Amino acid sequence: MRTNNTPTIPGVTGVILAGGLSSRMGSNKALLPYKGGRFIEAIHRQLSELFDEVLLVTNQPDQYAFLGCRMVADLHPGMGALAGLHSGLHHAATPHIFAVACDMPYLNNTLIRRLAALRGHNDVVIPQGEMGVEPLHAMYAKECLGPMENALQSGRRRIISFFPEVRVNTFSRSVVAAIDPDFNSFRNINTPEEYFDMRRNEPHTLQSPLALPDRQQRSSEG
Ligand SMILES: Nc1nc2c(ncn2[C@@H]2O[C@H](COP(=O)(O)OP(=O)(O)OP(=O)(O)O)[C@@H](O)[C@H]2O)c(=O)[nH]1
Repeated sequence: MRTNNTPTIPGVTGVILAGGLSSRMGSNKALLPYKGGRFIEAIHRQLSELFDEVLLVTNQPDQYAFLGCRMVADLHPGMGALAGLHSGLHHAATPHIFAVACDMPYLNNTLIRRLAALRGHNDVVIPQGEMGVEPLHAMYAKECLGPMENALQSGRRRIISFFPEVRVNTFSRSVVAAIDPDFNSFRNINTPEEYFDMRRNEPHTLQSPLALPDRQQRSSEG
């Protein structure tokens, strides 16, 4: 549900990828407690402030029913995040999507709006972080569907593998740094150590009571 009156970004669907295995975390990282709910709830809430529709790409919809958003499955199961992006783009009702991972709790609305402003003449608008480009925090146009499909059909799983076939606008590191100086937007939580570090450094984000999705969830957590 939206909590402010700032206009949404027209023609763009927010897409959250939640089809990974969370093997490094050892349990579904999208459901980790955060800000009185779950990681994925915080991400969903933030994208809902920016886009009229938020789409979840998952192969386990029963785990996310509490979010109340549209869910779609991978069209190329087992092919990783590129398959998640492809399915989100395929199912979106808008010409563009803005895609993020399910483990990035520090999204920055200003940065996302600045990326979206460049979508007009580009098929991909992607920011550069400290480690290079960030394909799981980027805008994609429907024009990417064919090249993504080709990549998946030929067994290429790296997201950037289709970039040579489309128009890519890279948002430079220095421009990103002016908006998000610590590059927190791209910080994700992959391991129990990273999660407990986060809890140690930000106890306030975990103080409010957990909004558990359902009874089954509660009993499975002991
Ligand atoms: N829809 C979909 N999303 C995926 C798939 N593989 C990874 N993702 C998502 O892509 C994002 C980044 O993936 P990773 O950080 O590697 O997540 P993961 O695969 O769950 O974690 P590890 O098993 O520890 O590598 C996360 O939001 C994942 O949920 C997939 O096959 N389909």
